[in-house]
Amino acid sequence: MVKLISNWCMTVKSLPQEYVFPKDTRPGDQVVPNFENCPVIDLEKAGSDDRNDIIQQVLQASQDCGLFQVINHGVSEDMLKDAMGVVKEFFNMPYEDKASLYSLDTTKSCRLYSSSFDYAGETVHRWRDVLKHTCHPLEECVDLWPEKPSKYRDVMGKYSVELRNLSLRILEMIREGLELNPEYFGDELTGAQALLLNHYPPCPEPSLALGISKHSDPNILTILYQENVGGLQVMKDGQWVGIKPIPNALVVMIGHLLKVVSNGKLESAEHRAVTNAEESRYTIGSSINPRNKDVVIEPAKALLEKNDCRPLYRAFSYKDYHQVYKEHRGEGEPTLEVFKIED
Ligand SMILES: O=C(O)CCC(=O)C(=O)O
Ligand SMILES: [Fe+2]
Repeated sequence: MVKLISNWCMTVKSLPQEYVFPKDTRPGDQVVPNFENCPVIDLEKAGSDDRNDIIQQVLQASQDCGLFQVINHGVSEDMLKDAMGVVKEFFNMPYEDKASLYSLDTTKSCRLYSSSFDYAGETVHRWRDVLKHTCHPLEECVDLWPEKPSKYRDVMGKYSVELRNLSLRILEMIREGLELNPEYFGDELTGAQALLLNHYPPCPEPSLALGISKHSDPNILTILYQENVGGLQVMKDGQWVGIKPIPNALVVMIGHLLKVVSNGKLESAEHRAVTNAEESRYTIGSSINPRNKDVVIEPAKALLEKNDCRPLYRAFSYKDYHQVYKEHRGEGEPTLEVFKIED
């Protein structure tokens, strides 16, 4: 099948074989319940006398679920609407207007592709098209972004700056809660950011397909906007549960690297995205990453000393992590197992 799913999906009535997941990993026909107790944290109070309470909520949610939703987070409704509008406009342009961005070269800092980062190597394709690009520092990346729609650079530039600020605010709460030194989440660990725009076109057989298979995010922190079409599911107590969209809320996910920094105190949610037959689903992910590949990721020493505990993970470079992540094709926990210190 050629390039983007959206180029051909309307012409097929059944799911092409290359998109059919094995029985044990496909969603199947079972109805997945919503995650009723998914923590929803009101960030409005984070600047008041209740700050400590909010910090505890963030830590507790990160510990229990590795994921939570935030409301009153400071990103305006208009900003969310504008960003989602421009993302939909982008994916709905004729292919010729997007063709120059299409690439299988994973080293490109702005590229449009389909499925996962490893289309050629994967055994099953995922039902999604993606535009991924770096976005910080903005002036170093923006010239590589799509020129069409004409508002793209302006709107997504503002969106990425706001999402970066929000990510750093949340990381600051985590830092305070874990009692790490004030510089801990400095440029080394958080100096890079990428936007991932996901498009999941209507799928002829959603029970056999996945938009994204089970994984944990290979980063420090992700903030995802999923508007009003559900599809994100998280593994909770051995079961898949759905993250029901809340108007204007954002989903925060703890990445693998933050799990290691916290010496396993914070969880990194294993999640996936399912598709549906009726309508396209669009999501916007903002990912906070270390600035360079040589940075050392390890359990924070201050945390180990304070709690008088041994490190659960050995120190590794971000580069080594990426290598292992690729070898495991993005699978969730097996990636981190490689860096675990045995008892
Ligand atoms: O679109 C979604 O619901 C999930 C996206 C995601 O997990 C990712 O891009 O890493
Ligand atoms: Fe993810």
